[in-house]
Amino acid sequence: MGDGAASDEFDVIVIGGGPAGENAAQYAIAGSDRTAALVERELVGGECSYWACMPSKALLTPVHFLDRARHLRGITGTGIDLDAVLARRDDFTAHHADTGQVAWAQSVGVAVIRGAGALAGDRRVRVGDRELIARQAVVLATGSTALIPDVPGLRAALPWISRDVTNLRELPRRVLILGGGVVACEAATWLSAFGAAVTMVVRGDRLLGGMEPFAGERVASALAERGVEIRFGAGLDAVTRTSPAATGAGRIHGGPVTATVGGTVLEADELVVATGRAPATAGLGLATVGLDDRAVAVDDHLTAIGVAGSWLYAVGDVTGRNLLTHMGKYQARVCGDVIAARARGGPLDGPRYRATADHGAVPAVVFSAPEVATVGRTEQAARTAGFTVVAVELDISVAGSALLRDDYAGHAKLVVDRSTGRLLGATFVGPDVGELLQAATVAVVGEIPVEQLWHAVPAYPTVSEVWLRLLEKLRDR
Ligand SMILES: Cc1cc2nc3c(=O)[nH]c(=O)nc-3n(C[C@H](O)[C@H](O)[C@H](O)COP(=O)(O)OP(=O)(O)OC[C@H]3O[C@@H](n4cnc5c(N)ncnc54)[C@H](O)[C@@H]3O)c2cc1C
Ligand SMILES: NC(=O)c1ccc[n+]([C@@H]2O[C@H](COP(=O)([O-])OP(=O)(O)OC[C@H]3O[C@@H](n4cnc5c(N)ncnc54)[C@H](O)[C@@H]3O)[C@@H](O)[C@H]2O)c1
Repeated sequence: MGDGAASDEFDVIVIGGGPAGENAAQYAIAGSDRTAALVERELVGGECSYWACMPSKALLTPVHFLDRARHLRGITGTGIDLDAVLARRDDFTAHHADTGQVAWAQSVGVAVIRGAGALAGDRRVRVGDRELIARQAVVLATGSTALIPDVPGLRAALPWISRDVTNLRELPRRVLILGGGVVACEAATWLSAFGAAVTMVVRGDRLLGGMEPFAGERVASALAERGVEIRFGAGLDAVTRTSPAATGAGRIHGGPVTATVGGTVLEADELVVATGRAPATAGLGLATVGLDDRAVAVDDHLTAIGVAGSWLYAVGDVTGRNLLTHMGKYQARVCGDVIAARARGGPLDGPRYRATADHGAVPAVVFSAPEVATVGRTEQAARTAGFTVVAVELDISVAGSALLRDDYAGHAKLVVDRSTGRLLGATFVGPDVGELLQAATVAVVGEIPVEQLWHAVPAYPTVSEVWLRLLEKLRDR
């Protein structure tokens, strides 16, 4: 317990110590003598640090490096040492110890309270047999949990979820992945690179639905080249498994799995369910403040809608807004600033008090090979939102990309509002394109007309030169 953790009264109580909760607590009391408690039932740092972003990216980085090395003439002798990769991954997850995160919380004046928190009415939080009182605000930051669809035999088969696949300890020889979203695409990338035979069962007709169609198409063909079999338009009808066993995260959970997929019977050594997330609201006491167990709806001040008195807030995955660490942390910064401003009795009329980027300016990177980097609206989403758009797209073929690797292949697209000339969205697919994204995000958030972007000259020879090619194409339209 940190200093003050024994107290039962705080100015701000945050339930859930993931990236969003940590930032909300820190920002809400920064530079003041207000007090904050962070209530965490598992590990301070949350899903992202131990089970999601960090381990998955630690598994993918060697895959990207190996790919590049294999396609850069002059480099020899490269391969994956799986044990070393897993050991490095474990270093990135601090071997599931949160000592460092707890020390950080205490260093910024936030008391850490262990246990499951639940609302117990207006400004009250129950943790075990303790009842805490929040003088000013309660922030819900409990994140989300993996969804397991209702398929006969599926739960009984103890399938892997994202926590298992990121905390891989035993590599299954044959893996079935249910889903075609971000978790499925990233996991298929590292599992196949490590040598597993992977089959993806995708109910739609493409991967990464919701993004520009070329993104999913390019990732699908790259996965197919790695030997991944993708069954589109396929559903999981039933599952059976020999001797399911709760062997622990990342270990094979029993004997072979038999899955019926659209009338075909497939056998695998493990089944990974990657079918989305549900807000972690079970047991959170939302009914005590008149809310149901769905995602906690918030306004742009991150204040819970439907609860009087502006004392209840929510940030991160539990809001169902944008299930990304950087967006949860962004909401948390806004939320913390709002709490601090309300404590001072100050106005909330500056841009820092509204999470406007949640609408139409969300950046995201899928760390598959190739990577997919997106911000803002797709062409389809922009049209649906009522914009008249002009869109340009082309293959990324510039001096910078040719230098990056011998087989560089990529594609880029800009979506522009025809009436204002402002960038509404951008999508890049290719090696390392995640690093191209911030320029597009700045242009979208800054509402910079593309005429003005013409004067943002990309350095030669970098992959950013693709901006020049895209702008040249826009001038012709
Ligand atoms: C495999 C995978 C990879 C991902 N990779 C990325 C990525 O590369 N980049 C990215 O931006 N996003 C990524 N995400 C999404 C990212 O993990 C989430 O958006 C992020 O973790 C949400 O942060 P959060 O603080 O809202 O919730 P969480 O990180 O889920 O933290 C919530 C915390 O609340 C605690 N908690 C829950 N209920 C209670 C309770 N009642 N009492 C006390 N404590 C409670 C939990 O134990 C947890 O520690 C990934 C997700 C997955 C599944
Ligand atoms: N690099 C990153 O930033 C990163 C990486 C991983 C996850 N995440 C975040 O985590 C969240 C969860 O990722 P995810 O991949 O689990 O969700 P997702 O929403 O991206 O994909 C879910 C997939 O499962 C399919 N599906 C849903 N229900 C199904 C059912 N009943 N049967 C068959 N298929 C079904 C969907 O069609 C879709 O293909 C995402 O919102 C994502 O933003 C981010």
